[in-house]
Amino acid sequence: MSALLEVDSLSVVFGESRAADNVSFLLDTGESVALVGGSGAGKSTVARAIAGLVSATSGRIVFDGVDLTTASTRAGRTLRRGMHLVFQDPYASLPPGMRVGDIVAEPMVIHRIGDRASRRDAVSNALESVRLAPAGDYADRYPHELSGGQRQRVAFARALVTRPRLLLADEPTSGLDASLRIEIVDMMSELARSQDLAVLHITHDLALAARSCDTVMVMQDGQVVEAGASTDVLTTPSHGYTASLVAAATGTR
Ligand SMILES: Nc1ncnc2c1ncn2[C@@H]1O[C@H](COP(=O)(O)OP(=O)(O)OP(=O)(O)O)[C@@H](O)[C@H]1O
Repeated sequence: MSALLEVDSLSVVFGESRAADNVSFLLDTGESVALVGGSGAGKSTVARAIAGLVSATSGRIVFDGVDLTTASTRAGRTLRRGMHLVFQDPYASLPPGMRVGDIVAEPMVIHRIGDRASRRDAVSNALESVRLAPAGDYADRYPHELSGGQRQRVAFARALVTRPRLLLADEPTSGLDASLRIEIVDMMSELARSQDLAVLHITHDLALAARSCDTVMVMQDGQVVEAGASTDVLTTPSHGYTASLVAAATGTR
């Protein structure tokens, strides 16, 4: 059987810059893959191309058996309802004037999914799946009444409410302190298993990536320079750039 997501020789060129250069990987349901690298490596560009926010210059992005780079706009939009992007900044991504329950329900409203009662149930389930429980304690609050970690959990609940099959999480833990970062990535790997989700986790932090994901891909200058099982990449990096990330992550530099 083919993988849920197949990225095959994806390149994204902006003017003179090859932001993503011949990137290939597979991601299946229940799996978490991390895309790790420094600033400007091209990580967000890969996620944005999958989400349809930037166009692929060449290559294929096959989701659920359909190549999104050649599908019609309408078919692409429908298929992309099966994926959701969580951005890095929970302060900026949650509308401050809306209550948590309405924020989480919004994707269902936008896509005209369900009626009032089924949306309320879906919001409760989504909040409880990210351990904001009981949901009734959180649904009526405003974002400023929550901690940073709770706000990021709301962003995940919002992403999960339409039951996507693929979660693209772009630096979801930046701005959070170390213990909260660990809490959020542990929650992501748990969600991947319990909700039958495929997760692409984008991060600068190799140690965090290895903790949360089965597979790690290291990007530099638009290219994947190393990919493998997280423990192998951490213990026996084969590329010099990965070795420098490992040294930074383990404090051995
Ligand atoms: N819309 C755009 N137009 C022009 N250049 C862009 C655009 N988006 C990204 N780039 C360039 O593509 C390269 C890769 O950027 P990208 O944001 O994908 O990197 P990143 O690895 O996610 O970095 P960061 O960790 O800092 O977010 C950078 O040189 C960036 O300036």
